[in-house]
Amino acid sequence: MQHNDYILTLACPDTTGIVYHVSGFLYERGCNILDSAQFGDDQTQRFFLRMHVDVPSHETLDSLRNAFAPLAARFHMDWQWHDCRHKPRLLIAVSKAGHCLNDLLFRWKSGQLAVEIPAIVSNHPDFAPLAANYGIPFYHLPLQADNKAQQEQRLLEIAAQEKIDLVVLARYMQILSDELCRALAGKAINIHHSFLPSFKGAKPYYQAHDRGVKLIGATAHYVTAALDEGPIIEQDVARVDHAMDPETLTAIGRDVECLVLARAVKWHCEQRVLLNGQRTIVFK
Ligand SMILES: Nc1nc2c(c(=O)[nH]1)N[C@@H](CN(C=O)c1ccc(C(=O)N[C@@H](CCC(=O)O)C(=O)O)cc1)CN2
Repeated sequence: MQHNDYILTLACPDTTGIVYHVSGFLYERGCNILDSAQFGDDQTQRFFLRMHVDVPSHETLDSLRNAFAPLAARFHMDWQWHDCRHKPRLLIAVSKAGHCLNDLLFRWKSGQLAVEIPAIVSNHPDFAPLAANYGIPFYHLPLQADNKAQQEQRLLEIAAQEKIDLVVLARYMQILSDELCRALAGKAINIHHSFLPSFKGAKPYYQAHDRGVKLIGATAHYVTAALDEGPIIEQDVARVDHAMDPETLTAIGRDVECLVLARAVKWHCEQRVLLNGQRTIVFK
């Protein structure tokens, strides 16, 4: 019998029998659990589960959802079934620093990132040639003093027309409005070029240099209206020293930013990241 891969993710008040009943549901439908990870949060008394499941090919996303809904309601679950044949569709936004964009495009083109990238947007024209090299439509959406709402509306129109699943702010140096953040809630990841919560804002490497830190880093987080405050998905660091000027810190930081953003985007697209209030659970 033919099978297809799906990912089930869920969160619910913690109690006994959740895994027993979910596994029973899968067994009754001829499904096989390929991988499973779970976490119970003592503080919030919430339970989190991710299952990679082999499902008979006569099942569809709708049939699984319709069948699972009664069990989910019984346990008050927030839940999602994801068809692994669907490649998440990314819109990448960039400003003047292109290292994270370039890194994601190479990982996509070389098959390391199982996604589609139907659009790149920027408030500057700089990376139109790079987008053209990869055959990806590039949208130059310049920002003036009085057009932020229209510019953001155009970004949302592109996201809707391209059926975007995830917006990646790959060093996009404009603060998104509350409205745009609400429209993209849980569907926008930003790479911040510091080890948050240190050095929020636009120039963290200069802040780090002034402070004389010995470690710098990068943080990938979901975008919220509160600048650089969103739930953190991934972080990493690099050692620096007294002899390094801000430009050297910036250069060392670029590599850390690329790695941290690529990991966060990959884990999000593999349904490995679950929100737990202002924090995340990452089933690696
Ligand atoms: N609502 C949010 N928007 C954005 C976030 C976020 O967390 N919430 N992250 C930023 C990225 N970022 C740091 O990672 C950042 C970007 C821009 C600025 C900033 O002060 N920008 C100035 C303009 C700077 C310029 O034009 O170069 C501004 O917008 O007035 C700080 C931090 C992406 N957006």
